[in-house]
Amino acid sequence: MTATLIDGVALSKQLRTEVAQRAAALAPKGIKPGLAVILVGDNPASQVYVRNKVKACEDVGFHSVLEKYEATMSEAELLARVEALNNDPSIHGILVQLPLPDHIDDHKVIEAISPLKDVDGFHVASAGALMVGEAGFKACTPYGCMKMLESIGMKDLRGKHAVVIGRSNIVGKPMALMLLQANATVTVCHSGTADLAAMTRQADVVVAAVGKRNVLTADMVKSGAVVIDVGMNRNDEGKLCGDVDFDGVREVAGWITPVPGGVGPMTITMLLVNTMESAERVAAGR
Ligand SMILES: Nc1nc(=O)c2c([nH]1)NC[C@@H]1CN(c3ccc(C(=O)N[C@@H](CCC(=O)O)C(=O)O)cc3)C=[N+]21
Repeated sequence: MTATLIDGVALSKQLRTEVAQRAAALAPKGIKPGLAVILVGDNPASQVYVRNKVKACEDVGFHSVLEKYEATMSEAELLARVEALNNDPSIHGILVQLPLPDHIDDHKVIEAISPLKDVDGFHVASAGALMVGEAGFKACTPYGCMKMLESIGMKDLRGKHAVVIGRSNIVGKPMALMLLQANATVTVCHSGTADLAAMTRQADVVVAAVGKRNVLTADMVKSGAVVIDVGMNRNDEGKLCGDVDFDGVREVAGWITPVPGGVGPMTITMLLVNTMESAERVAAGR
């Protein structure tokens, strides 16, 4: 068996077309969805991601602002910028690119973002809303993974066992909660799991979100399972690769997401979707 690819670029294209239509529909009301991205320091990977996000905004007709600051910027200055954007009516979403320089407390900065503009879904209020099943911004990467499942007819996961590898606040934990909300039976595995392969072999859906190559190999996957690869690593040749041994696992799985071209583009797409929803809320006077 060879797995079918879940194409994050193609699905993104479809979803971004819908976002562009929704943005155009707000134009007569004089509202243009606006995203502000703050980048502190000169991490080369961050520069690329941030440029991609700004480009994605332009493509769907959003207003976007990129604020770049020196790595020496103080925490107080950054907090002041966040506060200014919280009060800027042309901005519906604020993203502070992580990681931040060591002298700045990420947590403090994220909590300073208004939950009404927290399009990353990282604020405790957003995380708490997900926890209790209330409305709030969903973290973009796991939200994108859910859209990928939906695209292959797996919106409802009743009777399915989903295994998440990784327990980060930005992917693993919100992923587990979204899968649970979709009625899956969920297992969360991590560095303290005794027998990872025994867990993943039972899975109908596996989400690998560790940040390490070859965390999931063919012998760990049930025939026909759906495999979602959130990893972003570089191999020995410097090529982008995920957490999954793609060539091996694709011979066993039913569906698999590639890296690049899978979860990455979907993350940016869901950032646009969240910003769109934020602008629609303002337009509706909610
Ligand atoms: N506040 C915050 N929010 C984030 O969402 C956030 C962040 N900080 N810091 C960094 C990570 C990383 N991230 C990516 C998004 C898309 C791709 C993406 O589109 N990747 C392409 C390939 C890009 C390439 O070729 O390098 C792909 O997978 O096909 C990658 C990485 C968002 N992040």
